[in-house]
Amino acid sequence: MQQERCSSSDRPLDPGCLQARDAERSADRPACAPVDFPVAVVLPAGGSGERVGLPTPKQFCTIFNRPLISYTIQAFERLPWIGTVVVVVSKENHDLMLNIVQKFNHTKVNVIHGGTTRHRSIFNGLQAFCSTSNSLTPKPKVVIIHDAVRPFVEEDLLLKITLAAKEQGASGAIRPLVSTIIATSSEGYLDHSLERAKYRASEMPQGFLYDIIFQAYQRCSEFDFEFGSECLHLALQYCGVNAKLIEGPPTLWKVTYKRDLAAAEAIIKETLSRSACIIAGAEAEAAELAKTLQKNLNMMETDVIPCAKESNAEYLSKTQNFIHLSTTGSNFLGVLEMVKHFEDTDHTRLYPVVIVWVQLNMTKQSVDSQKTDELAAFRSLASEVIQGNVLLYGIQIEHTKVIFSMRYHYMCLRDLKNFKL
Ligand SMILES: Nc1ccn([C@@H]2O[C@H](COP(=O)(O)OP(=O)(O)OP(=O)(O)O)[C@@H](O)[C@H]2O)c(=O)n1
Ligand SMILES: O=P(O)(O)OC[C@@H](O)[C@@H](O)[C@@H](O)CO
Repeated sequence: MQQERCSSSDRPLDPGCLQARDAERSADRPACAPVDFPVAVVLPAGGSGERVGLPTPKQFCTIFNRPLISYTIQAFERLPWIGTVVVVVSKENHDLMLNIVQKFNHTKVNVIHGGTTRHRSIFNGLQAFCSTSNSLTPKPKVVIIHDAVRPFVEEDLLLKITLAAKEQGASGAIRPLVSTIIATSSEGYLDHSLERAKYRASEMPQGFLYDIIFQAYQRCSEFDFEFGSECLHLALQYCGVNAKLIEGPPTLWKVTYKRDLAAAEAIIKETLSRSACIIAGAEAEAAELAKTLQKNLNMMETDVIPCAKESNAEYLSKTQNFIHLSTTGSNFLGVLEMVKHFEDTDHTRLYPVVIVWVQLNMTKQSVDSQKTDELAAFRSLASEVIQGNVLLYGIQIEHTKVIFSMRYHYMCLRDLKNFKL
């Protein structure tokens, strides 16, 4: 079977950073100005997330077994021009954060303690670059400040924010207002409303020349620390620097309420399900089924890449979803080879891998009892690989009709009952 090249648009876009799409855009537009100066990040994550109403602070709530903050960190870590990411957490969450850093191999992260308010946490984060004793966090030219609970941030916007901060001293992402802003009287009546078209919602990321925002925090009042919520205001008020405002995409929103966690999960799931790789052996039946699958899956707007060899590392790195087709008599050695590849390449560290093994039984006889031991072996493999974040499903296709082999399907599903993929 002719292998088709994987284009970057086939690649599952890592949630929080539409990197591949940006790469494609930048491929056909003049290369954006290089970031030839040090850039660091401060992620305030020291809050308790009361408005979500869960015992776990929202930044540590998991989506597909991975804390929300890990998606945000990765959206920055994956960019080569980003240096240190200072994550600011409360003292009681320090060890939890260190475990997340270790489990998800966040190599650029430096964890420090936050304060009682967001501004205090951000200032603590900025001070991490000053302590001469800590060479791990050299002082940057530009610092990006971004709420840890805003996991969807694209490289395109980060570049614009960073370059604008370098030129203007400060920059911030904005979004159109959805509701009109009104002022209330002390008796709780309408005092006046603002002309919505003249106003924008201030979002994150925001960028600053490090010296500007550090100086602003050194000069700001206790009232700012206690009740303020806008870093751009501090730069203007205390350093006379007027931030450049840059409109960002709708995905910039902050996870604030429980519904926002569900929305974030839906976006991550949709992004992860956007592509799949079909691996069909040389048999004609398998190749035929691959073609049918490709036609149908494409109708679901899923990019499908037919591959000839399950050991083709180039394809195995391009998606998280695999359909492995094999005919009667063949065992699932090919699946074992894929699982070993994923273990060796740490491919499941950040996102689960889904493998659907489809066995075509082309003989006229239905599956005989000897298959029972194969089913048992498959089931124990499914139970084993789930520990490594690989979700294994099996489907049997008998002769001319496609039926789910409930035993395969049931056994795998039973072992994967905790997953929502
Ligand atoms: N003392 C604080 C308070 C908030 N934050 C962080 O600032 C970001 C935006 O704040 P917000 O959405 O208000 O988070 P919480 O304060 O946790 O939410 P809530 O007000 O519902 O408790 C979050 O990443 C939060 O962890 C922080 O670092 N330190
Ligand atoms: O006020 P909260 O702590 O909920 O969230 C902080 C937001 O206000 C802030 O992220 C943006 O408005 C940009 O400053």
